[in-house]
Amino acid sequence: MKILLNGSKGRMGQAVAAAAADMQATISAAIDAGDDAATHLGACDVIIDFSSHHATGKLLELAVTRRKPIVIGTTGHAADEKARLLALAAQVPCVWAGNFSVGVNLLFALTRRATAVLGADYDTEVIEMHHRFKKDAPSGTAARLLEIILEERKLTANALKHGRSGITGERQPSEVGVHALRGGDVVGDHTVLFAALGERLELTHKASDRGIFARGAVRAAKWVVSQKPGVYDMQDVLGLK
Ligand SMILES: NC(=O)C1=CN([C@@H]2O[C@H](COP(=O)(O)OP(=O)(O)OC[C@H]3O[C@@H](n4cnc5c(N)ncnc54)[C@H](OP(=O)(O)O)[C@@H]3O)[C@@H](O)[C@H]2O)C=CC1
Ligand SMILES: O=C(O)C1=N[C@H](C(=O)O)C[C@H](O)C1
Repeated sequence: MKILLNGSKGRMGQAVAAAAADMQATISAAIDAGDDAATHLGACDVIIDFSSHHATGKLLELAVTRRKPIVIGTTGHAADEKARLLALAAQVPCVWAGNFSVGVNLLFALTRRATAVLGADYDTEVIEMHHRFKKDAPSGTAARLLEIILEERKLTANALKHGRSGITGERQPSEVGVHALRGGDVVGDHTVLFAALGERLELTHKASDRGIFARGAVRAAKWVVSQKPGVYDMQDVLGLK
């Protein structure tokens, strides 16, 4: 399998190149900002993107025009931007995932179950921590965890409380707190906290090596090349649905 890798010089780009070498896949083109993806598309079977949210639209337009499957790991898209991009992505086989690790995809399922069982009696907060170089907040993984919690609780994005400051008043049961910590070289920690009077449940995932995301992305690329057009996530790839 031949991969066009966008964002190749970045932390994830380098991890994907290493994973591909271990997984019998070839990087046919390694590109970054300023390179023209169009000139390299003919030689690839699939595109993998870990770059910047600015890059996703152009890359997806090329994928659709040239009918190339694509794996998108880039995060940080605004909600309206993502809605527009998803319509484009649906025209080709596309795996779009804010996190490619097996453990986090299990965390998604556990969060759905815990939210359904515990409900509004348990104050729910999402806490994430990443390295000092990360450009977007909250993380794509936290955004997906929040989507799951809002879906299960039948709440809208108005329920989200990003950090707290000042005289906030007592916490309301409908609030879902979001806290993004940044520092050092933390690869990616996510906790979903459910707190009631008398007990507290915390679901935590800690990534310590970007290889888990990179191997997941290459696995997704191998899977997506034989799929029909449509937007899939890592749960589809892992057969968790
Ligand atoms: N889904 C998942 O499992 C994971 C997702 N991510 C996400 O992947 C993305 C990249 O993360 P990371 O590798 O740490 O970031 P880096 O900043 O280390 O790397 C990003 C790379 O993309 C390049 N780039 C920037 N803009 C463009 C553009 N317009 N076109 C092509 N290339 C561009 C950068 O080049 P330059 O430095 O010259 O700007 C750099 O080489 C982030 O959105 C992050 O959240 C990260 C880990 C796991
Ligand atoms: O930027 C990162 O590093 C990471 N980004 C992804 C995210 O935003 O959720 C996944 C992982 O946590 C690492």
